[in-house]
Amino acid sequence: MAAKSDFSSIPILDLDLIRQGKDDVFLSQLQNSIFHVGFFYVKNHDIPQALFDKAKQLAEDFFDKPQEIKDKCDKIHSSSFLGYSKQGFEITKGKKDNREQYDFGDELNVVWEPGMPEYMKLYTEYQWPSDQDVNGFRETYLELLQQYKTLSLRLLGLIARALELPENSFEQYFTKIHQTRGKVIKYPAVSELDPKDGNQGVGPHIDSAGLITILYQASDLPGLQVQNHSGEWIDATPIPGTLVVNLQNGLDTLTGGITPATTHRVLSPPAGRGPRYSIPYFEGVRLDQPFKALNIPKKFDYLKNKTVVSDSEMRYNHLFLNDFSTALVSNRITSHSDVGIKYYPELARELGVKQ
Ligand SMILES: O=C(O)CCC(=O)C(=O)O
Ligand SMILES: [Fe+2]
Repeated sequence: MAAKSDFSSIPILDLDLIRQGKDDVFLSQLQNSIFHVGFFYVKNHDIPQALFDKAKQLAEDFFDKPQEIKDKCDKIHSSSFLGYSKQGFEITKGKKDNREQYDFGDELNVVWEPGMPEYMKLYTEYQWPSDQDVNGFRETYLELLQQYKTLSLRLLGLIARALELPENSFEQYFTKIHQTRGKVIKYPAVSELDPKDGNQGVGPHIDSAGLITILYQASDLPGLQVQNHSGEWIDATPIPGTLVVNLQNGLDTLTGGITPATTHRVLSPPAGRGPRYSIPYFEGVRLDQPFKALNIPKKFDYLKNKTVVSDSEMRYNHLFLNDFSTALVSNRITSHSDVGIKYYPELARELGVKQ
């Protein structure tokens, strides 16, 4: 049974309310979403639908290419954990995820040398599909990354206001060099899978790269589910014209649990309706210094220490404030062991990661 205050649907927030000067209405809906759900849909977000349509078309073109073309931009060619990963090469909660994906991020093109911090390896060059293979892929996805970033900063400003903090409160977490990332994912229908692989598109997890995630569900298919605080799975059905926003572990930690990061998963799409595509964006944070928690008004303290049932793996909460860069790299190594073992051998060994 769901607790009385528990959620059974995901709120829909309309950024037009801000445009109309109804900030109070928007902010109170946002408070409800971030205090009690950790997920919300946002509409009138200003990212052109045509850009998403183009990105989806390019995703279909790319994933349909022969394996050797996709392998040219495999993650294994870079220490950044950016690039292509084959189906079954990502592990969540000890099980294979049945999805194929391409991860992209701000191109910082750091040349890593011994003596530099380990996390700087995340900022090295990575491979894109060439324009000969998929014309316009890199340009389109970098444009989308910029659009997502603008929206993300706007939403973080509103989240700060919902916490009764100055609008620019989050800037301290990303003024220096940092990297925002996105990925484009293809989830094959369950009928395409080996029955022994089950129906895990991506296993139960909490996003842990930074502050918030913004997600475009590019197919009209079910699959994304959000775990409420009593442990029930709630469908996040695609709604045309909206994006899904969820809070990451970093935000949860910075607010001392006032804004909990919510567990979610994707089930493989049902047979007969084709694959599901999605394009999430992850707001990253600077990794060069420990984080200071936000100084949130005492009146919100009653929202701390919520009891939340979660099927996700351990959260790295204590590490977010103290040693987030190691937590982040460790998380990547356990998710993508081949890259981890190749570029981070010592840490991979310490973590007991096996190929
Ligand atoms: O594909 C989706 O809808 C969600 C993906 C997701 O949760 C993730 O990659 O962190
Ligand atoms: Fe996620």
